[in-house]
Amino acid sequence: MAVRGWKRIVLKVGSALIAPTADGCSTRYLLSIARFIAECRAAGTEVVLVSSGSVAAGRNAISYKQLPLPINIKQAMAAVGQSRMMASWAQLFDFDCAQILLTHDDLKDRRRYLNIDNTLRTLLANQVLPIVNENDTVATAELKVGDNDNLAAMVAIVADADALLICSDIDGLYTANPRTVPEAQLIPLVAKITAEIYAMAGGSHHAIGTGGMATKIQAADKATAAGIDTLIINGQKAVTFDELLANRPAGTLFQRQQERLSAKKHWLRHNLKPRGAILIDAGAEQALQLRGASLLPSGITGTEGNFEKGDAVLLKSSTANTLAQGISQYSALELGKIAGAKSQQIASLLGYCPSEVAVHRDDLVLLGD
Ligand SMILES: Nc1ncnc2c1ncn2[C@@H]1O[C@H](COP(=O)(O)OP(=O)(O)O)[C@@H](O)[C@H]1O
Ligand SMILES: N[C@@H](CCC(=O)OP(=O)(O)O)C(=O)O
Repeated sequence: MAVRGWKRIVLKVGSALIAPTADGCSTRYLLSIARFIAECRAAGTEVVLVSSGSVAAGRNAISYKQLPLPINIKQAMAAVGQSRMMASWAQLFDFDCAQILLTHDDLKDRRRYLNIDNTLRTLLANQVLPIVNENDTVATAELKVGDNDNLAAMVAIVADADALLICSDIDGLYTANPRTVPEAQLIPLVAKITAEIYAMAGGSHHAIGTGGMATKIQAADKATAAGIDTLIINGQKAVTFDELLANRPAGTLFQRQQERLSAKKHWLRHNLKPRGAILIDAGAEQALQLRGASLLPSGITGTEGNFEKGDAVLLKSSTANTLAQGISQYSALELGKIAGAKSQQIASLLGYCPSEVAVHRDDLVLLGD
């Protein structure tokens, strides 16, 4: 049985856990996190790991001691530390890990967004653990998401996760920063993120960490609005993971604001402007409506408009009824070449095959829904 009924989670691990002394990696806190990841996977819960720590892990290789670190120094440290951080994780698992480095632009650009989505799906289907970080060595300030809390929330939305777990070095959200306000109280449940909640957040006390509580609340805000429960938990304590596995409360839970599926359907239906249409035959119409299937090239009879890969399109029946709206894996030009063909023929017809389906069922909403 999946852990807490979660089919897929995104687990974010902060620098303080990877490199507690901000001076190279340590597995001190990673062991219990790795065990939790392995137990989730064994129980049927897919995991995407968002791991910070490249700057802190590579810090001792670059001789620069002043703080704050300038961006070029951080980039050099990250270049050293990223592979150290990956190696730290990989040694703890007996399954494969995959490195995914993203910038803000990758998540904004519709084609790259689709590629990230497809790659995650393929890795998870092959039991590989995706380990995501910001591509610090190439991202300038303007290109950055800036912190891995917000990055993890965006990844949770792309990956269609049921929950976002943010592991830090503190038990959860307190009424104020407990390092400066000793009487601050832990808040176990946040039903709605208000200005009052934001006002509780203070900064980080680490030399290398980014954002403190403020970015974690922003991340929870993004994820819960998309229907994803968000937890801030203490990744330094093994007991946190025992509680999670035993279905007991841990840390601070930020409750999702709506059902995740309806959030995605709402986004597909209302936030995307269709740039064209794909015309489908009666067999494909049935497969979509009765089996919730993806649209294959074999069911396509034609296209309307000049859309690109990653654009929103309408799916129309042979009688010109609009049945659905979704995101196309191919441009109108490409679909013209593979319409009516079997998925196995895509590579020979186009010379490449980024996807066996034209519109994936996860990226599709029936207009009758
Ligand atoms: N209201 C608050 N509740 C809990 N922690 C807070 C709060 N305000 C500020 N903090 C600080 O945020 C820190 C966690 O953020 P950060 O150092 O960025 O960690 P990470 O590397 O895990 O992202 C805590 O250790 C604490 O010092
Ligand atoms: N991408 C950076 C981490 C940025 C970040 O948000 O750090 P943290 O606040 O420790 O999660 C790195 O790998 O060093």
